[in-house]
Amino acid sequence: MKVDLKEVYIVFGVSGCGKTTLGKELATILNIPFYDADNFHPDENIKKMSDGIPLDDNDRAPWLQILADQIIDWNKGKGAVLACSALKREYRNTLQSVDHKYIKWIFLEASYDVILRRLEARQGHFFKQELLVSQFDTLEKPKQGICINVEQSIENSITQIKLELNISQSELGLIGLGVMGKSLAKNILSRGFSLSVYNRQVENKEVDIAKHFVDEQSKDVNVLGFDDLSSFVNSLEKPRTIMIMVNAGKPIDMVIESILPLLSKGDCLIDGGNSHYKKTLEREQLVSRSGIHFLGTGVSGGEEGALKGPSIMPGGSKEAYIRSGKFLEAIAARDKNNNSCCTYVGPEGAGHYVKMIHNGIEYAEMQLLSEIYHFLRFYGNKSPEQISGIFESWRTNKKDSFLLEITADILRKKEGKEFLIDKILDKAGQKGTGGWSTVSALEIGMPISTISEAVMARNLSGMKSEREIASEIYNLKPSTGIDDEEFLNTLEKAFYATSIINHAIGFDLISQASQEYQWNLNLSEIARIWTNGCIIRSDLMEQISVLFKDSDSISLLLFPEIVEILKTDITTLTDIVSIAMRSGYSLPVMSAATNYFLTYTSKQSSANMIQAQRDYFGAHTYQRVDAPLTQYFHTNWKN
Ligand SMILES: NC(=O)C1=CN([C@@H]2O[C@H](COP(=O)(O)OP(=O)(O)OC[C@H]3O[C@@H](n4cnc5c(N)ncnc54)[C@H](OP(=O)(O)O)[C@@H]3O)[C@@H](O)[C@H]2O)C=CC1
Ligand SMILES: O=C(CO)[C@H](O)[C@H](O)COP(=O)(O)O
Repeated sequence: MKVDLKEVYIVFGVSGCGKTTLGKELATILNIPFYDADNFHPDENIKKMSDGIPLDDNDRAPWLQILADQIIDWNKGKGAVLACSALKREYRNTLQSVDHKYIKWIFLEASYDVILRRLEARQGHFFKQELLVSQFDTLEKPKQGICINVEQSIENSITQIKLELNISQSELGLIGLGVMGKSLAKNILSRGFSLSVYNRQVENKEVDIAKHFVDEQSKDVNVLGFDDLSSFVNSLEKPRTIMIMVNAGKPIDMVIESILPLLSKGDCLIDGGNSHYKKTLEREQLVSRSGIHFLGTGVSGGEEGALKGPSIMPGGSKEAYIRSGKFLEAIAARDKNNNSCCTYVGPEGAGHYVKMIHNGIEYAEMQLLSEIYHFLRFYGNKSPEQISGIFESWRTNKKDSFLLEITADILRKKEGKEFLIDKILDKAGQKGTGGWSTVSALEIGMPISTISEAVMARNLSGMKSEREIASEIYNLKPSTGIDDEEFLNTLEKAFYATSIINHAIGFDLISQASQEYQWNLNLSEIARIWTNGCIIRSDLMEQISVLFKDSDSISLLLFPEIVEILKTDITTLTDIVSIAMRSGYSLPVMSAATNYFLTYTSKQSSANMIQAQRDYFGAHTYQRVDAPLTQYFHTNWKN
């Protein structure tokens, strides 16, 4: 059987030259074991040394032979880094026990004075100079191998070793091996990139995560694992590209703070978490002061998407994207024309903004499906399995979406004889992006009724114990009703109408933010990168990306193709909402969509009364329908 032979690196030089420190660092970066030659002395030598008797060459011979045998084993195993003084040529000849090409000699060179100063400083007292003199007397400087001047930093020494030995460095680094990080790392490796991964160590809880990850990967991938940030950084090709997949908020700031001093000008950090777009701008400004690029990047697709190809929304400087975007484009999902579902979104926090609205749309789509499930379950008296069947039929009716697919799946899942959905507490969690979308809409004065209503529905669901008390007190009895084919057709159309309105709301907000922040966002491209890989991928998204290609200066609701659908189907939505309300069921997102649409399409709204009221109590003035809009009026309402 052919054995895959590995290199053994021997770091040598006089006492105090830094063999152990440099050797350990090199071993960490190469992800191979480190050995200290002093740990291989035979018992007789150990005894002599502990009795203070110096070793002679006769004593050293068996020790060097033990090391030579070890080197043969390491060469056949994982390779190794050995720190050994190896001062004489003769000693080195003994250690050369395998083919020359597998032993890399790294000599640490220093003057007598430098080592003396180091040893004195290390020991905190005067060092026995005779010992050092004898080391320098014995030393026969090598004629071959690498020579490292120990007065330079460890980082520079490592760089020199890598360059001279042609040790390849990873093309990409990834920090954070949680749910998303692990899957993205596997994705990156599956595309043939070399990768270094880092995960923090949390004592007694999270240890050796990166090393375990490396051990779990197949041998043919090029991956190195680190729990030391500096070694991780040193293992990367310059200029470095580092993707950070840690929790949004404090953790990302902590990572940036600790990595920044280790980076060099021109390196690029990619924050792939769900960070707030305003914080992204601040972080970009902070790191750019050190000449570091920053890409605030939305990643969508959950664990599976990250593994197989997510939708990726990078924002930041164009220069940063030109440097590092190629990695993101390579690992992203593909659209139906085989183009990457990753595109440069825009400057500053534009990438994270777009991801935030993606999640806002996601919140409303999830709530929409949840309220329809609930309505069918209790008003329609249907089993989860029957509802799953209904959703499956909608999927084949050009209304397919990832969320519809997984909802149909969820409804079939059983635990024993019971449906798992019935066992899940009706209290929704959230990490913030839906709420942030709502805040952004408020800040720029946009209506995002479906999205904010979905956030409120989650908030209301969280008031579980109060809801239980209120339900006892009011004791309302929601009724059951008909669920014939016509009803189900109506519900399907109402579902689709709501989904269209929700998407229109989301894209309108993106469009408005683009103007507000001068980001020049391309709605068609955004829709295109959402056609695959992400959580809101759907048949509708495919259609939206085509529609916005013609024009993205009008709302989705004004495209003739959409008008044709909603003109007829809006009545299905109003019917369903009114049936539900009359029967005692809430449909937060469907009713928000109805209200939005009816207001959006009405020439005459109720806001004339609001203006009159404002003027009445606060002299806020109003404009008139029969006067130029530049004129404002105030009335003394009491007389
Ligand atoms: N899960 C999902 O479906 C999606 C998540 N996202 C976003 O991606 C990011 C990561 O999410 P996910 O992988 O799910 O999260 P996980 O909780 O699974 O993983 C978080 C990772 O961050 C690390 N971490 C946490 N705090 C720190 C810190 N202070 N310093 C260094 N590392 C830290 C964790 O390390 P340790 O293991 O030591 O705790 C872990 O590796 C988040 O911003 C999330 O919102 C985006 C799209 C989808
Ligand atoms: O970004 C995501 C999907 O696109 C994440 O799964 C996110 O966690 C979802 O948001 P929340 O946890 O608030 O429901």
